[in-house]
Amino acid sequence: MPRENLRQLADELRAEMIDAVSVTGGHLGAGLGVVELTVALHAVFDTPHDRIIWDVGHQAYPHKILTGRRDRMRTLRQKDGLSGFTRRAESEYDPFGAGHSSTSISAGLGMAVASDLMDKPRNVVAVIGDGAMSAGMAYEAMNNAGAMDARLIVVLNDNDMSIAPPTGALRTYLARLVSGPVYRGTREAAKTVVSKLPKMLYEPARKTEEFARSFFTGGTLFEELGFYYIGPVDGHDLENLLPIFENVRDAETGPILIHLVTQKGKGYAPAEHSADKYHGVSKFNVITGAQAKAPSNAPSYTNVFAETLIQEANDDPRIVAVTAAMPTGTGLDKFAEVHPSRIFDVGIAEQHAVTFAAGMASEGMKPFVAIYSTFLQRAYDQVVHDVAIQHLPVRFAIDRAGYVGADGPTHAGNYDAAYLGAIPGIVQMAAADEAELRHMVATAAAYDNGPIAFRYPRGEGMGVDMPARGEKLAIGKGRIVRQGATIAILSYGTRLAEVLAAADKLAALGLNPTIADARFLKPLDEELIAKLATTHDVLLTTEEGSIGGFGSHVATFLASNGLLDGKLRFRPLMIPDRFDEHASQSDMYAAAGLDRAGIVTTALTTLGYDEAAMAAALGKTS
Ligand SMILES: Cc1ncc(C[n+]2csc(CCOP(=O)(O)OP(=O)(O)O)c2C)c(N)n1
Ligand SMILES: CC(=O)[C@@H](O)[C@H](O)COP(=O)(O)O
Ligand SMILES: [Mg+2]
Repeated sequence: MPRENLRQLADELRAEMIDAVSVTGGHLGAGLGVVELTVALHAVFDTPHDRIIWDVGHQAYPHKILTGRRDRMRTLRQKDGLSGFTRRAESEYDPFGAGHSSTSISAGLGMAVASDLMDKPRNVVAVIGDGAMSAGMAYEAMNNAGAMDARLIVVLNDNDMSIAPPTGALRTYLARLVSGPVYRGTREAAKTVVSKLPKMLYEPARKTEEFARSFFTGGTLFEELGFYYIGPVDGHDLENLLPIFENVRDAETGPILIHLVTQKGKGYAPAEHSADKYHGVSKFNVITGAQAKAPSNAPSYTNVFAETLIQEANDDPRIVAVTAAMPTGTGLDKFAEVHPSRIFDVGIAEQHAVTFAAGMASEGMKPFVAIYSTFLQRAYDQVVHDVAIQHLPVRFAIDRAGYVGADGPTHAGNYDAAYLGAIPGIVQMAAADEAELRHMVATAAAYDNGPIAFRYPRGEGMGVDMPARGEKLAIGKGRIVRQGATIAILSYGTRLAEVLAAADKLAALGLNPTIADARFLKPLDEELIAKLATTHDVLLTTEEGSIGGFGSHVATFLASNGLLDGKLRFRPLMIPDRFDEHASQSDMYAAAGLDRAGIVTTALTTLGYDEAAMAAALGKTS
């Protein structure tokens, strides 16, 4: 496409993306900030032979539109629709999947080395944001790339935003670069970057004085890691982007880092003027930018957590809160308003967040690490090695537990019960509703005898009556919610609402199930479980977790204590051992057999009903 048309293409691409996301919701701000970058990359590089890797992948909507998926953009993040991130299975233009941040340089280096070893010359470009650049994994990759002198191009997309404003010394460093002479200078200064590039890149001794002089913009951090540093350059200026990418494309050099300065939300006023730059949006009115608000009949679990932690912190100065770049998502932005000196946003650095909290706990503080289940996966060794072995009282407020819906398999919070449950000495709780969550925050605040974790899902509560303050729960004790006979259903987490609805259905069939809320995975309420097992014919467990979680622990207890040797029929209901594609949370639980219909079916099947008997029985009650 002639260069003069690329500007028009960028304008049309931006408009198309705004229109599509206004219909679907999703990540908007990041994609708006990389429209020109996306156009320039695809104009200069021979994709898909040349690889472009988008870090996190939430900014890849323009990339998707340009690579044959424009007609499907309005299926974004919906059942059977496009993923909200890059997916190998979705397109040959997506060489690597994403969703979690800071993986692009590692993956890109792997592709560059493979390309060399397989004698398949190609360019590999990793596009990584300033937020994602705050994660240790990015430095592990650059450290390795620099030493290998690999043929890798890293584009640092610096918009001075993470989800919230970025934190840490890197932000200050990048800001200094951007306020330096090259970027703040005249266009001539920018042209210097372009005109001298060929010589600099072909100069065998790249540390020549000339290079240092003409490009000494302070990119020292990256240069010392073995990268050519180019920039900072206006990431919306196609006139400069195109020749820079062409020069870099054709240069035979070691790893290169191109520092682009962009604006998150660029080109859409409501996003540009919003504090979060419309990072994640629901459906919205394109004209006004007003986002659709789903009618809420109950507070969100996140807000209940934040409000309760503020209550507890008001009474206990030792309580502090830690987030890994997710202050709004975890509700800690509200905590920060009340206790600004006791909140720590460490950037996208989950490993550091956990061991930082462990350090505070070792000195007598009460740290709450508020973190999505899926992102806690990044810090598993820190939980084992720095917290549990030392038995330090770190509190883990695990948000987005279970299916998260539109973000799909990369963000599923399905595994924390299993991966924490394997670690000795950690108390694990799951809230059945928002009132229980308030009690669990209070329980965690009071518990100083080692690590304690409580999990709760994305979304709104059940609309139950809320206690003014949380009460300390007896550690390791569950509760009977409905006394019956024959069938017992032991629920861990918010499936309890579906279990109670299933109980009503079973009661209409003349069955009178006992329902219990386990509250604790560790320590299990062994007395309660043994009682249910010895006084009922059927015992089911339900949970928002995978194999290895609550049901597996109950099965182990039952089997180890001979409670499966007699007449008891035990069935653990859990998230199936597979990756589930994005859909609505309710659709995903229904497909997993964890909604009321699935629970009823399992109960009747376990009682011996065949399909005909079940249809007859259920037919009578419908
Ligand atoms: C390991 C991990 N932690 C947290 C997140 C949540 N998250 C998604 S995007 C984002 C901010 C990314 O900032 P940046 O890389 O600068 O991209 P931008 O949105 O500014 O384009 C965060 C923290 C994540 N995806 N992965
Ligand atoms: C891209 C990313 O990882 C985050 O933006 C995540 O999608 C936020 O999830 P919630 O919408 O559940 O806060
Ligand atoms: Mg950013």
